[in-house]
Amino acid sequence: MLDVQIRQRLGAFALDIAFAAEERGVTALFGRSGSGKTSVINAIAGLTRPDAGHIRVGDAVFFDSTRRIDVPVEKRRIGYVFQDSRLFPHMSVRSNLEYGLRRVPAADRRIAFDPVVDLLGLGHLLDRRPRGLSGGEKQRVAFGRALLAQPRLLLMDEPMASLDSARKAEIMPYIERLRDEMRIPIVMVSHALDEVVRLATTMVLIAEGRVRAAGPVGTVMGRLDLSAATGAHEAGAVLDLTVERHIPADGLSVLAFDGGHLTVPQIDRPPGSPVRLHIHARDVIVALEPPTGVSLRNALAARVVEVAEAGPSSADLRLAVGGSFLIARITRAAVRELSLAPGREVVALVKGIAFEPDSSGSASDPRRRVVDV
Ligand SMILES: Nc1ncnc2c1ncn2[C@@H]1O[C@H](COP(=O)(O)OP(=O)(O)OP(=O)(O)O)[C@@H](O)[C@H]1O
Repeated sequence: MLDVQIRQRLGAFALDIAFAAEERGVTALFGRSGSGKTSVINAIAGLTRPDAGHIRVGDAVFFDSTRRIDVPVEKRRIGYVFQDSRLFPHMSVRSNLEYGLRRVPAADRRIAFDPVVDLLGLGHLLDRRPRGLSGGEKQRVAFGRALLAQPRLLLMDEPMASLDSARKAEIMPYIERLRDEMRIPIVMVSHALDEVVRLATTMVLIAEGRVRAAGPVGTVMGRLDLSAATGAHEAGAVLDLTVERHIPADGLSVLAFDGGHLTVPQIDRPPGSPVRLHIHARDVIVALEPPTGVSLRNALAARVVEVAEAGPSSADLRLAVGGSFLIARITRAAVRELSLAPGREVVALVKGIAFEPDSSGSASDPRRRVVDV
């Protein structure tokens, strides 16, 4: 378990943070600029010292004010990747990577050079100098250098903020591989919702130095009261599904989750693979009966759980679909006319599904595309 509970005064700013997250996967600290995200990871890294609280990763206690424990930075064994890669310019990629490795006694090296080079696709870059590398390549080297220092925990502060959308699409699959193939907890700071939706296991929403919500991404994103904090125009739920089968003749794939099935344009992943979809509230409508004679393919049995105002004429519905949630943004007039209230059984119709380019990198357009299915 990653267990962080800290209070810290930074000039006029008060940080008062508490969250716990699974060690497995990526914990994303998400929030507006100035909300306190970097201050939290600086405290985890040991770069600053909280006034009170504790910071634990599994069995390791980095900080505990009541027990007077404050492990110095270099003893915490934390890898830190910054927005700019901060490579040594006079050293080759190989030497930059070896720098991480050399700082750890041979007996303590669990993560070896070659697998990291393979994982991050760095083989053809080893003899180059950082100056000639693209932003995405530099970041991959920075991930490698951090990993080879055998960290107990990897911290990433906006690792994609200096990359354009094409470079960002290129590097996300590598972060996914890091997440899925290395057993190292990752804490990532981000203010980009698409990154969080794509990469995070646990989402910690921070506002004004405090945690507004923390939990699995689908749970946090499915809460109506947080849509303003996550960016109202992007309100929408996150579903975790599995590829069930492909229908090549129609160019479609069928995805399954605990609330039923969704049909989407064919995706390039084998049956059984996990897929996460961000389904925007404005792409979901509701009907009282299963519709006939419409082109929409995705209709799911749902129950209204919550109704909340979303604007002068609009409302958000939180819909339970199996054990998952969808959000639908509809007009307040429709809420009234269809008597939509908690408990009401409805059919959720998904008009479009926002895809991030898949991890095979096969999507030609690196930006999110919405497809009608
Ligand atoms: N040492 C310090 N002294 C005074 N104020 C500080 C100090 N460190 C941070 N702050 C203030 O604390 C607030 C939170 O800063 P922090 O960098 O943690 O936010 P952030 O969420 O990471 O923002 P961004 O996304 O812009 O990097 C800011 O208002 C910042 O000015």
